[in-house]
Amino acid sequence: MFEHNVGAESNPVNLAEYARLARKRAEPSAWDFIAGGSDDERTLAANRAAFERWTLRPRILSGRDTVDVSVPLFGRTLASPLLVAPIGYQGLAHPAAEVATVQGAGAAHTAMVVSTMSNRTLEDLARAASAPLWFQLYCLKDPELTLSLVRRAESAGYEALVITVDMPRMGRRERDLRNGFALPAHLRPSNLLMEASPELHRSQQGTSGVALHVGQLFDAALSWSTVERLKQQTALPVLLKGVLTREDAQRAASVGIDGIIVSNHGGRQLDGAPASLDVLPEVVEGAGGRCRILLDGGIRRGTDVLKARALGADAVLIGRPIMWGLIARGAEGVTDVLRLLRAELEQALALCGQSRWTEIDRSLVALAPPCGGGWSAPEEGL
Ligand SMILES: Cc1cc2nc3c(=O)[nH]c(=O)nc-3n(C[C@H](O)[C@H](O)[C@H](O)COP(=O)(O)O)c2cc1C
Ligand SMILES: CCCCCCC(=O)C(=O)O
Repeated sequence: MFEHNVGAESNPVNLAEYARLARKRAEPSAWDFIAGGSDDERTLAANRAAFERWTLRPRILSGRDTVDVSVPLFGRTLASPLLVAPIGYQGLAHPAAEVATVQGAGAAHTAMVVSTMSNRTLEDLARAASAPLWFQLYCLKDPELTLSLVRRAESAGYEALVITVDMPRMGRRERDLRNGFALPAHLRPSNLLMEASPELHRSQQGTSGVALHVGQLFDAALSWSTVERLKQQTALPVLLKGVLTREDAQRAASVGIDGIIVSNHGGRQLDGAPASLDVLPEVVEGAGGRCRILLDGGIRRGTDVLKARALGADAVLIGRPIMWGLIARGAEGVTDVLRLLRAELEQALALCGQSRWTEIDRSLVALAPPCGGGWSAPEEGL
């Protein structure tokens, strides 16, 4: 394993170094909440392992000396195929919470998906934004409350609605159970105007306050009919986050869903679910060109982004590394993580003899034994 830790304290040069720095600075139970997965964390590990199984097939003497990673998506051109994934409760990572992330993403010209469970209101975040924002929706037991979130996101200028469909209930996150993890009293789910439930803030070993809150609040009977109704109720492009099979991709496309995010929630929900990269080709096939396809889970290097593109992703979302940047350095850290990843992507694209993100195809990758090295921060629980 290649260790490249020099300078990590002062000036991280890659995401693994950000992970190490963040781990040192974070409050331990908050770190476990962010880093952890469910059960045995097999799916969490599988997300990384899947990228290591692919190699790149560089073409030589291309004669190209420019790179263009912009990507047209839902009526606008994004500066890069990187988006900030929805992450709840970012107040655990930094006092400025999602405001810092929005500012950091804006400085890197990167679109961000704001979670229903943000610690700042979606309106405050829209005011702080200088890059496109999408809104991630958790469907709640109360359909009126759910719809009111959609209306607020529309009024505030959010450009797409991402409905997360893989959490009708919360995965068993054993780190949180061990820690008796609960949301600190000063942090609130700010988009929900009602009083937060006391359980969310009650720390008790063997329980997770966050999981109890999900049980009280989320629609455990979430179904296609809810998604279809929401699609009819909004003019925003609608994406489903958490699709992992050909069959569900087919169905999503047939009911007019605009985009699919191939995701296992960063290994935090069903342990034993496949790595998102492994099922990307079948989801692409199921969608049959009718939906745009995005992917998240385990992206830590520019070359990972390229592999996802070669296997059919139009764009990718970055989860935990954004939190590492936020913990380590606030808004500047978020910007730096996104700049590092984009610089790696552009470098890899050029070294593969390619110049445009949109022109990359399946011929760029081959299944092969890992070419050595590998992700250098597995001990961070990622
Ligand atoms: C601390 C944390 C909170 C998350 N909160 C949300 C959320 O509120 N909504 C959502 O759809 N996904 C949420 N996710 C899942 C991410 O959006 C994303 O699917 C996952 O982190 C991607 O994997 P990666 O962390 O390996 O990049 C969360 C993930 C983490 C680590
Ligand atoms: C009470 C809501 C908890 C949602 C937490 C955010 C999330 O999705 C996660 O994976 O954690």
